[in-house]
Amino acid sequence: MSKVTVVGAGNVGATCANVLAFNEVADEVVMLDVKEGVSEGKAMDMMQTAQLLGFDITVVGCTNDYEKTADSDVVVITSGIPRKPGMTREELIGVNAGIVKSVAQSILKYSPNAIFVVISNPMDTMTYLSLKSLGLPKNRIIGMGGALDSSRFKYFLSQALGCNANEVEGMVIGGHGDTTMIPLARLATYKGQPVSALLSEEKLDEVVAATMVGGATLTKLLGTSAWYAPGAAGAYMVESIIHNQKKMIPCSVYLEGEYGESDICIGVPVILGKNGIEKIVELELTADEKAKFAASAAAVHKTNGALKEVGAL
Ligand SMILES: NC(=O)c1ccc[n+]([C@@H]2O[C@H](COP(=O)([O-])OP(=O)(O)OC[C@H]3O[C@@H](n4cnc5c(N)ncnc54)[C@H](O)[C@@H]3O)[C@@H](O)[C@H]2O)c1
Ligand SMILES: O=C(O)C[C@H](O)C(=O)O
Repeated sequence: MSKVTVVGAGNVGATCANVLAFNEVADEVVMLDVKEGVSEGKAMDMMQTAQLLGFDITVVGCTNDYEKTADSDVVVITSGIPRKPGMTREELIGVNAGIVKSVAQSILKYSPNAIFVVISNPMDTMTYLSLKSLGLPKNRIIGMGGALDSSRFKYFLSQALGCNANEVEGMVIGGHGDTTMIPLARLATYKGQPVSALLSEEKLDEVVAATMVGGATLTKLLGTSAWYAPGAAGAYMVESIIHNQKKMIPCSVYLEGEYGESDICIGVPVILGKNGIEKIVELELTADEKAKFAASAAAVHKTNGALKEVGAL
């Protein structure tokens, strides 16, 4: 029996639960929210698609009842407020730090062995806060950003190349922020061919820029932040953990010297399997990429510093 809990049954959490159910990733998916009845209603709605979509797992909803989350293998944290157009993710720290910390602590009481996937923003800092406040080994606290940003990168590359996004490879590392993420254009390929040989430098720069502000662009269009790809990206990570797929996915993880950084959670490629982070993969970066990574890490450190100011650490 495998069990996954998703905390926060809003746009991202409900989408994540829905993808987990549709793909039958776990035997049971629990959604928990503070809003009375919302998780229960969404769970019932999803269960009424089971016959139509042909899945055979159980989705349960509950209002703040942590007992129902007991013995989860993986817990996805999406609780918190999303940004509005014109805001940065970092501006959410004051509200979201308190929510994420209390949710993570309540979850741990009932699921002492769970692996945590943190989605709430500012995600790198919320991942760091979860790690520091729970005191768990670093392989069990994983932030979702790179899976989404890399999928957006592949989407924009496929648009520029006029090809199928499934045939493009590419990865985004660094912080999950409008100015901190680093799409690794040098390593991106289309069917094994470097995209740098297929697109002009100018076009490639445009793709990189569009990827970096991908979340802000959608927030402007939607009036709140995106959810389909974020929810699917969370489910993609959970699947690699629950099914021990050992996929290489850029995730926000605690570094202790890797990439020249310490005491920080930031996006780097990792192997995700049944133990959570099975391995941190150290890419050979160019001097320019190293400089961008160092600048990204400095910005994330600065946001982490605000955790003290808001009384979360
Ligand atoms: N890391 C990423 O790539 C990524 C992508 C998209 C969104 N996000 C972030 O995810 C978060 C959720 O976004 P959303 O669009 O789903 O927002 P939303 O408002 O649709 O949903 C958030 C839900 O959290 C619930 N909630 C609030 N406090 C809670 C608590 N203490 N316990 C349980 N539930 C609680 C709310 O009731 C709400 O239903 C935001 O912080 C957003 O910025 C991150
Ligand atoms: O853009 C946001 O604020 C939400 C999320 O981080 C995203 O990238 O979609």
